[in-house]
Amino acid sequence: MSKEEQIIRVLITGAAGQVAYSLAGLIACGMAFGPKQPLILNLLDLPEKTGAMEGLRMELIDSACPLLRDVIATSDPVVAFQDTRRRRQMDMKRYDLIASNARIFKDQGLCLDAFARKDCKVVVLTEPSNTMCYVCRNFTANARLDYNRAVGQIASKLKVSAANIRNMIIWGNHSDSMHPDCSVASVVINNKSQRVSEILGEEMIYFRTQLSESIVKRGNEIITARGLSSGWSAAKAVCDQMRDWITGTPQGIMVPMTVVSDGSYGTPKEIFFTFPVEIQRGRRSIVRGIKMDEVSRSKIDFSGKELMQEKMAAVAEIGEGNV
Ligand SMILES: NC(=O)c1ccc[n+]([C@@H]2O[C@H](COP(=O)([O-])OP(=O)(O)OC[C@H]3O[C@@H](n4cnc5c(N)ncnc54)[C@H](O)[C@@H]3O)[C@@H](O)[C@H]2O)c1
Repeated sequence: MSKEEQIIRVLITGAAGQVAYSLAGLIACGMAFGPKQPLILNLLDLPEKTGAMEGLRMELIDSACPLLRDVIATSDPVVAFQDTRRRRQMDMKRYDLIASNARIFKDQGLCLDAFARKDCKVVVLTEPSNTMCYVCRNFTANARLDYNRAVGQIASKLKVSAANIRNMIIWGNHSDSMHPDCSVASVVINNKSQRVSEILGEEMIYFRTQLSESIVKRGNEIITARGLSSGWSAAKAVCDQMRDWITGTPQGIMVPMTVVSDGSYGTPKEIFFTFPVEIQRGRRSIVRGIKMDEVSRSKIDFSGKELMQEKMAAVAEIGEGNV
């Protein structure tokens, strides 16, 4: 029998919410940290949500997931963040949210600083996710859901498996200014990689625009259809993102990640911006040299400006020294 991996602790905040309801089960089944990684789940939500959290805790235990060694449900951040030393955590209108959420994220950042390992990895789903990352630094926002949505739509258009789609790019802020771009995307058919643009020919210009607009609107469309936000696909995206962050990306494969801008592609420095990255041993490197046309250029510039404004709003709320 092979030696068992050391047990890790995974903290989910907003644990009584609908994203957490899907996310907890996916993580317990090994979708984020792999099929051999045993774990303890720490669940955190507000005191008035203790009942709903307890229900989730019971369901998780009733699922008899072999990897799941314990579930702790609490409304006390000190208990929840305590001993997350072995790794990770997840978690209205935009500018209204910045003020209230910046304070919550500052407090949670302080807990992570006090209790978590320095290489603790955090995926933020709560909007405005890029700017909340800025408040806490060692975080990433969720760009993977938009990438997954685009990959799903390209695969559906070309009638291939989503696993065969490569190099879909998401640029910018997680807001209406986001720029999903399939102009360099490719598809592997019979072991041969081909640009989506080659397959679609003249239709590509229309498809690129329509896909981009559709991804930006998709979240609201799902809310209108379900009366709830996209809980399951958001939870799956958090798992995909965390798995790639930990295990790395295969040679030549890029995925979207929200990282601190170093000024690449003419973006403002020191904001959390979504770029195409490659990941090796937990280190995310922005992929260089992607050619962009005027459409991409102006959308990336616009998104960068918006993120600078959000950053200023967050800093005004909690003060530069607290970021
Ligand atoms: N980035 C994306 O693409 C994307 C997609 C779906 C959802 N979201 C966002 O993810 C978040 C979760 O979505 P949901 O549908 O599960 O929402 P939800 O309203 O069902 O759940 C949110 C939970 O967070 C809890 N909460 C609030 N303040 C808290 C605090 N200070 N500490 C701990 N818990 C707290 C609430 O009590 C609630 O149980 C929302 O902000 C939503 O907008 C983002």
